[in-house]
Amino acid sequence: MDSIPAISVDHLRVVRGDRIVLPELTCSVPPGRVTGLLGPSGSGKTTLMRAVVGVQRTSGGRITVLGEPAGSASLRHRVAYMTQAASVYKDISVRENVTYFARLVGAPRSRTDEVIDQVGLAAHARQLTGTLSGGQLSRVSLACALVGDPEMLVLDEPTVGQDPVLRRELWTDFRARAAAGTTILVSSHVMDEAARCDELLLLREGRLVAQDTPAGILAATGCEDFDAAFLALIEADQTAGAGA
Ligand SMILES: Nc1ncnc2c1ncn2[C@@H]1O[C@H](COP(=O)(O)OP(=O)(O)OP(=O)(O)O)[C@@H](O)[C@H]1O
Repeated sequence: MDSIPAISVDHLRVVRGDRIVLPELTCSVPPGRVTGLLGPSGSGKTTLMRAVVGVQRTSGGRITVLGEPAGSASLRHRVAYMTQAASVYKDISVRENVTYFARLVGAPRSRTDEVIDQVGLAAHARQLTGTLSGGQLSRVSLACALVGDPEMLVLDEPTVGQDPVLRRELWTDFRARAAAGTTILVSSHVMDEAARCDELLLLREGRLVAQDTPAGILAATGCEDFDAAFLALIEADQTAGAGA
């Protein structure tokens, strides 16, 4: 990688409860690219994202984000985080939620309707957020993350529960943002989304199993699709672990 990473994770250790979730993770995320974070359920994707945005207590190692230690106050407006559970107010309208977040990050009011439109909720702008469907609710969260046009987007399964047309539109938007210089770290369980990333990080049990381009992953495994490629990588890692 010839540019300075947007995210550098160096020997990161995270313990949650009595579980060592990330034993000693080292990886990096390039700037202005879409990096997909993949791995079996419970492999530590959300934990890593939480550490990147500075809301996860860590017990070793270091994370640098846009040149600053993760969680620095100076990163607050530069990095937006969309969690899996929609973190929006249910008792106000969609537009009021997005306007509130716009105000927090100093975004112009005009951006509110633009991002509501981008996430496909224009027809629901005045609807009470608590009456939306699950997929619509998570799009409100996404709109709140997008409204400040941050330098970095950390998105935890942003397309879960969305229909194929919307997923395609959201990915077109992510690609356009990356082309304009935004760094995107996005987790997903949908394997066809892996192909839309520039770079992939595959985790298993809190360890990095592979980091490569989508084409590199397919070439390395000799597989034709990502489902098969990831299964092959996970199984090879499991076998290597069992033999160690
Ligand atoms: N508060 C907690 N206390 C103890 N263990 C936790 C806590 N939160 C998460 N864990 C454990 O940490 C591990 C990693 O969880 P994490 O949510 O990071 O996984 P994930 O890869 O994002 O999973 P998924 O794909 O299902 O969202 C899991 O084994 C989970 O049970």
